[in-house]
Amino acid sequence: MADPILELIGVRKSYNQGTPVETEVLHGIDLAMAPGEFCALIGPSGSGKSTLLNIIGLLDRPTGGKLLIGERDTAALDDAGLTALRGETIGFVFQNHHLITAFTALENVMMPILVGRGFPNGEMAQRADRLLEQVGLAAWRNAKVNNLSGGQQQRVAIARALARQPAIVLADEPTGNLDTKAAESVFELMREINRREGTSFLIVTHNLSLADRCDRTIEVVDGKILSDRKAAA
Ligand SMILES: Nc1ncnc2c1ncn2[C@@H]1O[C@H](COP(=O)(O)OP(=O)(O)OP(=O)(O)O)[C@@H](O)[C@H]1O
Repeated sequence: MADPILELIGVRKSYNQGTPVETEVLHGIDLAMAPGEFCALIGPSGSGKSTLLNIIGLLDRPTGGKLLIGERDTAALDDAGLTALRGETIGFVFQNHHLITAFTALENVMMPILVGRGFPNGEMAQRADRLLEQVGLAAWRNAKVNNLSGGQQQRVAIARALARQPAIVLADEPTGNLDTKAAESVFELMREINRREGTSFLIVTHNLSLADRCDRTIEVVDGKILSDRKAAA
């Protein structure tokens, strides 16, 4: 494998650590992802997929084991360091898009660019416009997000996730609330971005036919990786 973009070594997660009712939900996860991989994360409800995604996304810390992003051991970082690393390397897409519905599509996509301060002022709107074009929503740039369809809202969320050129996009059931046609088109959009830009994706899904079309399918059951299969080339 090329140098991994992320690596988990024996990652564990307990809730209420140190209390009489401590529950461990991840029991030692070993996982590495290479640049450009397009992976599905599947498993029954409650198996630990979202917990794992939150740890990889630096939204939550493991209670055991190691998480490396690139070659950096994230345990050495304080909260500000984690926030900075998250902003530079990771984009998120959630089932319920988490967009600011009173803002326009363009404003939503510009948000992480503004927070990141990585682009000169004049280039921010240009970059956001380019991203909206990429997701097929150029004509909707000034539309308020709550006037868009569910599929269009997920496209805005994908554009927003890409705003700071992340190495990886973590998507938690991005097609879960969409009808079959919109789900297909959102999935194809992520695939296309992966192929064109080389952005890695890790997609939590209950849709096994979509998972079958990923390069790799990681199955989590009861807080452990039960199987990790690559698609035939
Ligand atoms: N903040 C928390 N405190 C205590 N337990 C939690 C917390 N978050 C999750 N859990 C527990 O951890 C386990 C794994 O939950 P998680 O949401 O990661 O599963 P999942 O595979 O994503 O499920 P789903 O497919 O339903 O979204 C569950 O038993 C859940 O109740």
